[in-house]
Amino acid sequence: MNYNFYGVDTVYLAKKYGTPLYVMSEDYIIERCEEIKKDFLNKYENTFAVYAGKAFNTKTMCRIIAKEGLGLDVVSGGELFTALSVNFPSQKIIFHGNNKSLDELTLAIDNNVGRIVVDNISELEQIIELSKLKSKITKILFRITPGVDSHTHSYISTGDINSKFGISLNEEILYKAIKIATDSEFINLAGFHFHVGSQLDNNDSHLKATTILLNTMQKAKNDLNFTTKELNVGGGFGIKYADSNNRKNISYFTDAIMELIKTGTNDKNLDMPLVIIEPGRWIVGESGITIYEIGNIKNAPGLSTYAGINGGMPDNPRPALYQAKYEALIANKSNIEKNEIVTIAGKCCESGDILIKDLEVPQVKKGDLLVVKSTGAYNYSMSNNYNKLPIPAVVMIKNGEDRIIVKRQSYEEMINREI
Ligand SMILES: Cc1ncc(COP(=O)(O)O)c(C=O)c1O
Ligand SMILES: N[C@@H](CCCC[NH3+])C(=O)O
Repeated sequence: MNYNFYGVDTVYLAKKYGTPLYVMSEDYIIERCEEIKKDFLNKYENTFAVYAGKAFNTKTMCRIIAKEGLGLDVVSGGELFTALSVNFPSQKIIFHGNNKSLDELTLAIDNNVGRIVVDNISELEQIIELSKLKSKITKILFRITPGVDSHTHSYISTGDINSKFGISLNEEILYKAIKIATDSEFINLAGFHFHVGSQLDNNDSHLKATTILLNTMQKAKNDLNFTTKELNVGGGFGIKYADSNNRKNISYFTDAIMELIKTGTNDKNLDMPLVIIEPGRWIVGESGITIYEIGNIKNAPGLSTYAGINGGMPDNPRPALYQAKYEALIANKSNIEKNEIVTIAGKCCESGDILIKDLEVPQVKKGDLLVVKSTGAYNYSMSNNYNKLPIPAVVMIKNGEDRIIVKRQSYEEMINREI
């Protein structure tokens, strides 16, 4: 029996579009957006949810998010340009990044993005200058380094005290930033943002960081008479991979955060701010699979059996970068007993290009199709042309129907920028 993904036979998809192939379910993405609306946006007043596009940002994805009514987090001119190209409502865009260029800030301000998250004082000064030049008032949030460790891979932990992201909680630095912003007639400092890390399966670090920010809000009010109107608690909510628990409902994170902010602001006599969340992976991660074809198989007595696939670290750098663990199966043998252990090897000239170590499979042979699960986030968006492998196509499934949303890159497209 063939493996069926959201009503579509994956073997049929592989034949129709070729492999490697990213396949995503729009039904799944919409389900997550609806869950956010029901259990966060409609449940609590004065809330806003943005999808963190770094997980998967394409024109189609921007259209889906716009249709669902969520906002969008972008982190570069390229992501912003993609959103603007499909008329994503710019007021619902939040622009992040620790080193935005002048061109990127100009693009954002010219297009009236809703909020720019300011990462440091030198960026603040640049935004003031630009806003003055354009005679515009720019709404900003300060990204704060809350000094909280999160239980995730160090490369995707972002809230610790020595992080490259954000303005330090050191009073001298933060107060200086607040004063510069509030003194400027071209800036509307709405509040604060933190993002503690990614692929978190519990709410500990969000709650710790929220508690820290509530104290900051109180001190800023007492010492500088600054009222925090917005608090953006970031994203980072985890999903199911081979080595992690099942994805938790959004309310597991948001109910606890909202409760803490409500009681905290009440106890401290602060106004309840607009609360913003920014999930990326949680919305798209499990919506995606990748289909590969198995090629050569290397066997040696007493040693690993390697099954080579026609992709690898260029289409999914996560195992090599973060030792990420994926679940996978053989699409054309999905109901056959598993009696073999193979290691799935990518095709790059790197010993580290191993997608999955010791995967239990039915007996595999050349031409079988491998489906790797939970590849919707940070796969296509992190793909590259290492070893000059073309970037795979992306197919979207909705109501059992498949359509191409990103064409497969050709060799010509890969080299046509080269002189
Ligand atoms: C500022 C910010 N917001 C949101 C996200 C989204 O993260 P995730 O995909 O883990 O939800 C990230 C990335 O970790 C981020 O840096
Ligand atoms: N690229 C990382 C997530 C980065 C999150 C952005 N701050 C991953 O694949 O897990």
